[in-house]
Amino acid sequence: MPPTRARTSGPAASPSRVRAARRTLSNETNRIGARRVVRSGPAAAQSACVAAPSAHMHDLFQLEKERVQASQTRERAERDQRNERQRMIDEKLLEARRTAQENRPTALGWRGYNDYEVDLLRAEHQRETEALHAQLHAQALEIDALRAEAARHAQSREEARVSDDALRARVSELEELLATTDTRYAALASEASSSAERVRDLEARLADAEALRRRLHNQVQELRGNVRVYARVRPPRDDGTSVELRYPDALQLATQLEVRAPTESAMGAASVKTHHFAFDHVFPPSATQADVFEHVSDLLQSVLDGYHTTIFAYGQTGSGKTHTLEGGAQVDWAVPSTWQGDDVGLIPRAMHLLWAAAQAQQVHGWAYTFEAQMVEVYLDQISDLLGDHARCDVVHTGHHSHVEPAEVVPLARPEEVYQLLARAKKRRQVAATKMNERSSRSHSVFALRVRGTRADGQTSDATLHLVDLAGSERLATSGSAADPQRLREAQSINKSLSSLADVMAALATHAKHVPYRNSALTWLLKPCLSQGAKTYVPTTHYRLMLLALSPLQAHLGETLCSLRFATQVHGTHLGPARTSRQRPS
Ligand SMILES: Nc1ncnc2c1ncn2[C@@H]1O[C@H](COP(=O)(O)OP(=O)(O)OP(=O)(O)O)[C@@H](O)[C@H]1O
Repeated sequence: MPPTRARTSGPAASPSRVRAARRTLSNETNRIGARRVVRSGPAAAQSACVAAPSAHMHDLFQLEKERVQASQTRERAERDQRNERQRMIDEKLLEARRTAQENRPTALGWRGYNDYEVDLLRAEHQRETEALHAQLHAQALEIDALRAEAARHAQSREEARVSDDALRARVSELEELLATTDTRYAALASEASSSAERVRDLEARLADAEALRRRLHNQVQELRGNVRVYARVRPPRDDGTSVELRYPDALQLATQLEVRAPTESAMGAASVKTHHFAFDHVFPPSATQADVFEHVSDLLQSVLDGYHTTIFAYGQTGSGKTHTLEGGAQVDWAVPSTWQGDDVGLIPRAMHLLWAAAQAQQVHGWAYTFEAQMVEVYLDQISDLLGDHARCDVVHTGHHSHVEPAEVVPLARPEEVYQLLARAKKRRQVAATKMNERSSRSHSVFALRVRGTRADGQTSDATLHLVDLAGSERLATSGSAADPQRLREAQSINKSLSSLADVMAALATHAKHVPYRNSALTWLLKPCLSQGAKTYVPTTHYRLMLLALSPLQAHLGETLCSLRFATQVHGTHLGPARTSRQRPS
């Protein structure tokens, strides 16, 4: 029995161990039996099955022994294989070392090359790294800039919001204001409509008043006589004794002048005779340029109203005609700084006055243009003082006279008249005489044509003539007789002045024939002198003679002649004044 055998075959074993040994044994038996059958065939197998138990055990040991041996053999073979593999690996290792030893120089070369490559790669890597850093830095900056921009935008948005709020507030304020304004506007509109009514009424009254003013102005001029005479005595100079001149009504009307002149009776007795003269105004030597202008300015206003106005300066050489008309010794038209002084005469003052009056008339709807001509009459020949035309002719058209082809200069500003005076002065024939070293040897005529138009179709067209007559003189005292040229000049001047006197006399006596053609001067001044002649449309002509007088004893004879001529002129009545203003038909 297997359990007994187990107990007897060795030290006492645990039941579990016995069961395991039996199983092992059974398995081994089956295995060995199977081998034997395979090795010995069916007969051997049969005998094995029937073998005794001891033999069997022996076989088992034998089998076990074989098995162990086989296993050892197997392990040995495996060990050998391993050793063989180890040996082969060692050989290969040896071989590889040998090869590596042989290839060492090449490897070293490769290593150098590789190091070089590595360096290149490192450098490139470095560059790339730096480029990336730079890019990174740039992007960082860009980000910063964008952030700043975003911050700015945010701030602007905030500001815009604030300003938007303010604007909204302002809009609502304005809306309120608009509403108030609308209400006020409605009130004002109704007020305006009643005001417009009042304005129309006032305008009508103003127009009536303006017409009345003109009518009255004209009547005043009429009452004063349409050939007015102002006498002006210039201050005495150091170079001679003065005649005794008296001004009896100087503090009242200032119209009288008395000349106390020594005389001899038929019996040879010396005495002093007082000559009395009366004119529209007498200016003593103390009178200034402004005083004279003040008395002339009302006539000048008439030019804008369409009244032709002529101012003659008459008197002997050196008596102050040019001084009164253009200006005194302080004034030099080539030097602008002298243009504004007190010494400035009538022509520039008249230009400024008319200009200002024309501006003032704009409220009545008038617009005026100014153009000037300046000519001289020298040796009975008319020549241009503003251009190069030495020989000019007078052309009478309607109630105007033109000198052709003398230059006509439009004036855009009153100051432009200074340049004209400077131009004219250069051209004037000036020669030295004993009496006045600046004595002018020709008559000069400054003509300012003033044309006005009004929106309603009214027009006005009048000319202001300012005539500086050459000085009358006695041939014996002036020294002209010794010089043929001077003699011709003096004769021509005296002839033209006596022609002027003849024309005045003919007009005063209403003579049928008025000798205008006797001299170029009277022919030129015909429209200024004549009144109501059949060949003319009668228009207003205001004439003023400025009689310049020298107070010197040496000039007494000339002074008395001039005073008598002026008296004759003063008595001349040339008929009523009429305006050239035309109303639209
Ligand atoms: N009222 C005055 N006050 C001061 N000086 C005057 C006055 N009148 C004339 N004179 C001076 O007398 C001089 C002669 O005057 P002006 O040249 O005006 O005379 P005139 O009459 O024009 O002479 P002519 O006929 O020869 O041209 C000038 O030096 C001028 O300045």
